[in-house]
Amino acid sequence: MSQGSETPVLTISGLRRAFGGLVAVNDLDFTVAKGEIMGLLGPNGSGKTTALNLISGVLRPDAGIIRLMGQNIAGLASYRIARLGLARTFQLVRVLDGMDCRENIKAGLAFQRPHLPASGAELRIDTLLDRVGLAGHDRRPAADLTYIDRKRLELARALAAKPRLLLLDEWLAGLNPSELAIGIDLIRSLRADGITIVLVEHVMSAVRALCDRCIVMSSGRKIAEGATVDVLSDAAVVKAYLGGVAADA
Ligand SMILES: Nc1ncnc2c1ncn2[C@@H]1O[C@H](COP(=O)(O)OP(=O)(O)OP(=O)(O)O)[C@@H](O)[C@H]1O
Repeated sequence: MSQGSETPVLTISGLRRAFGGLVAVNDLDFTVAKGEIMGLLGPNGSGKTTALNLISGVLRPDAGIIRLMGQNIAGLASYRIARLGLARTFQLVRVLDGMDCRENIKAGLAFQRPHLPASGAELRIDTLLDRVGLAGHDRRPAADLTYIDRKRLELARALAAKPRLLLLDEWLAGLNPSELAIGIDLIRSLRADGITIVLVEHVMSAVRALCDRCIVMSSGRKIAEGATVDVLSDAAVVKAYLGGVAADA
């Protein structure tokens, strides 16, 4: 999927963030090319979510460069990063419970530039609801949705901003096998639409099915990087990430 000399969608270099004495992300480097799906893997507490929080502006880095389409966004406020074309979902799903599905997606549209006229916005909300499998649920309060539908809504809201880079934090966790298959197809279709994706994921079948390349973190550091099939069979990865158990969960 790499596009040769084209500017990477995301370039991370020397990224660092500590919490007191704990270095959660330590000198992290990687790039993501346009159209790639990159897996960010590692055991619990290895720094994956912190890395996503740094990239999306939820946290400020202590050091390092984060380039989005060539522009350094390290330390920018998250709403500014969103306007530059980055959207994300959260490990603990964040939807606006007091609003219905339509209103939730409308909130995401606020980050799109230029703004859509009202009629265009309503049409786009319908398209997004359909895209994530929530057609017909537009007036349902977010608080009444099932777990998977809350995830779908959060994704629709992220897509509303027409992101060029989408960060998914365990979006496929907790799905049953048929929901997982639908989720994998949906993520693939986003890539087909030209969205570059970084996903933090523990569901290995999904990582295998989706990711062109993977980075593996352990204790804040990158311990492996490469094609998914190579990374998942790397002895250091199997030891650090899976405690010596074969990576076929
Ligand atoms: N706000 C915070 N304050 C203090 N420590 C934090 C904070 N956020 C994360 N940490 C610590 O930083 C380390 C990395 O956490 P992080 O959530 O990034 O790991 P992770 O790889 O995403 O884990 P998981 O797979 O369990 O989500 C952990 O030791 C965690 O306890």
